Amino acid sequence: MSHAWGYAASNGPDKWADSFPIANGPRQSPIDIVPGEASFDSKLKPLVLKYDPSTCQEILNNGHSFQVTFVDDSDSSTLKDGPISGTYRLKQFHFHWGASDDKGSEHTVAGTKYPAELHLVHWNTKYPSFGEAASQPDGLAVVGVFLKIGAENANLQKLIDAFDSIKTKGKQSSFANFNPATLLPGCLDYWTYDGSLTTPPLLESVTWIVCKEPISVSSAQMGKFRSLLFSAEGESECCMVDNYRPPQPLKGRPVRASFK
Ligand SMILES: CCc1cc2c(cc1OS(N)(=O)=O)CC[C@@H]1[C@@H]2CC[C@]2(C)[C@@H](O)CC[C@@H]12
Ligand SMILES: [Zn+2]
Repeated sequence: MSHAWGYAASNGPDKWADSFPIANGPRQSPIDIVPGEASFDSKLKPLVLKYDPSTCQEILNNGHSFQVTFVDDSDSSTLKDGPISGTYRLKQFHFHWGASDDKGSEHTVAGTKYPAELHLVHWNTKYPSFGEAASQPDGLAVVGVFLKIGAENANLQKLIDAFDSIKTKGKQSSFANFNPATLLPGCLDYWTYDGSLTTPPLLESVTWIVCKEPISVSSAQMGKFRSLLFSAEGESECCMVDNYRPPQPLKGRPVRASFK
């Protein structure tokens, strides 16, 4: 790819295979989740998420999304049980969203797109670091949460209130004492399957854990997401919208459900 990857026609998902051939690999993400084809697995445990707000560090615009990063030098904020074994540490969370409320999620449910999707990213502490874990087949576990248009979400508003300081690519600001647990739905029923990063380098190192129940976001709040920019300060402005990869072929992978 002659220029950096992105989401435009010239460098978007249909072009990623040019520089990242794994884009056509056997365990790519996201996927369309078809509830009737998922198999209930009674051996799947409930998710155990333990988040310490004091590990929240900063919020930044990385040019593809905005992300909130956490101090991950101890087991203060972790994911355990569910479909995984061992302890995975929270590293960051970020979102994907559309240019309008009718699209934006990466995973879809029986073809239904949500306006946005939250990814809570955790790495397996059997490996020495996040970067090392990201190259291992059991290295990462991402909890996906759908956003559905409804009531204003006061917890998302805390993120939105920081957007003025991270409008353009590369901007970051300190962001303290945010509890990511406030972004989880009340019910933690989930689907799980083996997949990949949904952006280049598309590494096939992610155990995906997608929550069945969405959280709410207001249409006005989604409008604020769309006020962020892909572009850096001084560049011609390009609104940060449609930063989602469409569903990829399942290629025979099982999708399991933690619920009947
Ligand atoms: C799973 C969340 C995640 C991690 C990473 C990316 C993208 C990610 O979002 S997603 N949507 O969950 O797949 C793209 C950059 C990747 C990073 C994992 C770690 C790296 C591969 C670094 O080693 C170098 C580039 C990094
Ligand atoms: Zn993501």
